[in-house]
Amino acid sequence: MTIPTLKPRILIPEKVSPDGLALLKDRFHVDEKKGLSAEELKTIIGDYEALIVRSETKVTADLLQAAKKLKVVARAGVGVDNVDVKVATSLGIIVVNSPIGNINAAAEHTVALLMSVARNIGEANSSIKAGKWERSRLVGVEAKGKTLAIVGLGKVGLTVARIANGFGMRLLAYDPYASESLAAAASVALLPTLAELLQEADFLTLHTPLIASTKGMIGKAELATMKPTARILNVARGGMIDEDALLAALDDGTIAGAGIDVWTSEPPEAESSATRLIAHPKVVATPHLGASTKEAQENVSIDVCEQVVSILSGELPRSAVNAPIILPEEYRTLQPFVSLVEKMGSLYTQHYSNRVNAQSFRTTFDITYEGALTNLHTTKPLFAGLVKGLLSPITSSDGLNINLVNAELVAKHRGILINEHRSRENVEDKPYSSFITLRARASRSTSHARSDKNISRSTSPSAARTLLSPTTSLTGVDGSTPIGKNDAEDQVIQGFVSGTQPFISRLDRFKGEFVPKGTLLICRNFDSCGKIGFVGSLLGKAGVNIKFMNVAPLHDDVEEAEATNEGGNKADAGNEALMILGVDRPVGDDVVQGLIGPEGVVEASVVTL
Ligand SMILES: NC(=O)C1=CN([C@@H]2O[C@H](COP(=O)(O)OP(=O)(O)OC[C@H]3O[C@@H](n4cnc5c(N)ncnc54)[C@H](O)[C@@H]3O)[C@@H](O)[C@H]2O)C=CC1
Ligand SMILES: O=C(O)C(=O)COP(=O)(O)O
Repeated sequence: MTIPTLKPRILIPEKVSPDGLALLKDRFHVDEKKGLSAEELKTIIGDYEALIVRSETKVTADLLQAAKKLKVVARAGVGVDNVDVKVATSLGIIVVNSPIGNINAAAEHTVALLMSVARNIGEANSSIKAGKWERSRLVGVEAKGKTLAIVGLGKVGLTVARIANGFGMRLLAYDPYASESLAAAASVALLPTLAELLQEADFLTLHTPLIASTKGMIGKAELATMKPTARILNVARGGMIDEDALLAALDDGTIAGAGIDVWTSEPPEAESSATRLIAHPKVVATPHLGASTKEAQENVSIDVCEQVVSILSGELPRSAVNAPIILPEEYRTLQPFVSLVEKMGSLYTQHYSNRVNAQSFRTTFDITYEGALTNLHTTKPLFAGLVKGLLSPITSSDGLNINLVNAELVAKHRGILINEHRSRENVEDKPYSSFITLRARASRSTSHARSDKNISRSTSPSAARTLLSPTTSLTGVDGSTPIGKNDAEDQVIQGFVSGTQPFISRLDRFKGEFVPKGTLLICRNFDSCGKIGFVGSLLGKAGVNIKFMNVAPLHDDVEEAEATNEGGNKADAGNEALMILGVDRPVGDDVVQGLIGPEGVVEASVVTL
């Protein structure tokens, strides 16, 4: 009997170089299973945390939805057109690739095809092997002095350009997003339109990804504008050239030749235009070999396996296709704050919805980072932590995996609006370097225009993640929207980190200082004798032990605001306090209900953080 492994499992359904796999085998259970059908793959994918593929495996929405534990799809290569990145993103699955490892291989293969097509190497090879000696039929052309027209001047395109420059070719390119200076440094002239490029080409080479704008970009109409002596190369993706149209152009003699590595369907379907192209005497064909060198395969394998190790160890990968780029040092600094905002979000949802007479879950939040946090390059991990915290108490445990990859999308789908603010007000008068304030707005205008003293304008560089997208916002000196008559309705949670320990420093209108951990009973009560004893004895009767207790009086800002409010009833408000009790087990609804009453507390909630 085999003993089941508890190590995370990695599935590799294609040939991936062993150099990278060696990095995985000690820590993970690695299954190399080649030749699986789509159905077989779908049946087993639920067991795996990571999937490593090349271009053959179709990572479809259907497969991803069946992959209950999958954290990462690693593409050992560049093109991710075989991966449904959109669905992976919505499921919180990170997609990584190896953007550099096989560039040189692809470029050299392009040049190999260029020379083969120029000198009829394919035909000559078949001819001589067939015992023929056909020198005059197989006269070629030289690359030197010819125009190489490059569509897509990215990594492969530029590498091809640099090699072709050594051949003495004239270099032109069409790429609306290319860098002028990089092009100039590689002696490439950028043309404004594809049409102009096509007319100039002696050799046309494609190096774009397969996306909507490049699918079928070279069809009958485009081929008709090219020189009849032109030759076409495709080491990018099948589907960018219309195979029927190319076949017809070669047959009609309106195009002189082609070197093709990639096909609309791989392997090409029998009796298709692709198979006719492969058999065509003017075509040099290869079976998607652009990246197939020993060196490239080592590179991409090590690159993606290292990233799989990072992701399965809870760290960020270096080349995520669908995750924001965050510097590792920054991520380490942010980690305790991510934990803090996650706790704040979870506390928010549980506290405000668990209370008797709870108001409905509010969906417009202001989160303000201040002090040292204002210097961050990104607040995306904090945003993701907040969304996760807000939703995890109301999402089933096997439900949505909310992380950096999908937090914005999830928030959008749930209709949650989060305005992020950075308050430049310094916190020197406070004992901690960075506060975070979460404020759920009572329904009122989103404009905070007012003329209170102590108001400063905060920078809101990441406000784009809100659907309201304010460019600036007004904040109080503590980084929160200032408290006033209408704001008494806002629900506020504030916290800070000391060392690596998150603390909550304000909840509702009360200032306290407690560690957001374990099960907490939160009671609002009139600050009079006997309340603590009453709560303690009721909990004791229910067999609940109190591990710690914190009494939180009214927050200074609230006292001040309520004192200055016309008609504010300071006597009532000032008389209230919050009691936070750390307890050793969940407290039942009946016990909570029993706490509420004239002898007991005004309001109570139980949260587990
Ligand atoms: N045959 C093989 O084995 C290999 C194929 N490839 C393929 O080569 C292609 C290029 O790879 P890289 O150079 O690494 O990508 P890249 O992302 O560095 O470059 C792509 C370039 O295409 C440009 N582009 C995008 N849309 C365009 C449009 N509509 N018109 C003109 N230019 C457009 C972009 O601005 C970019 O400069 C990819 O499709 C990749 O999958 C890459 C490696 C091996
Ligand atoms: O990296 C790419 O985009 C490639 O096309 C290479 O594909 P492969 O890994 O050889 O199946």
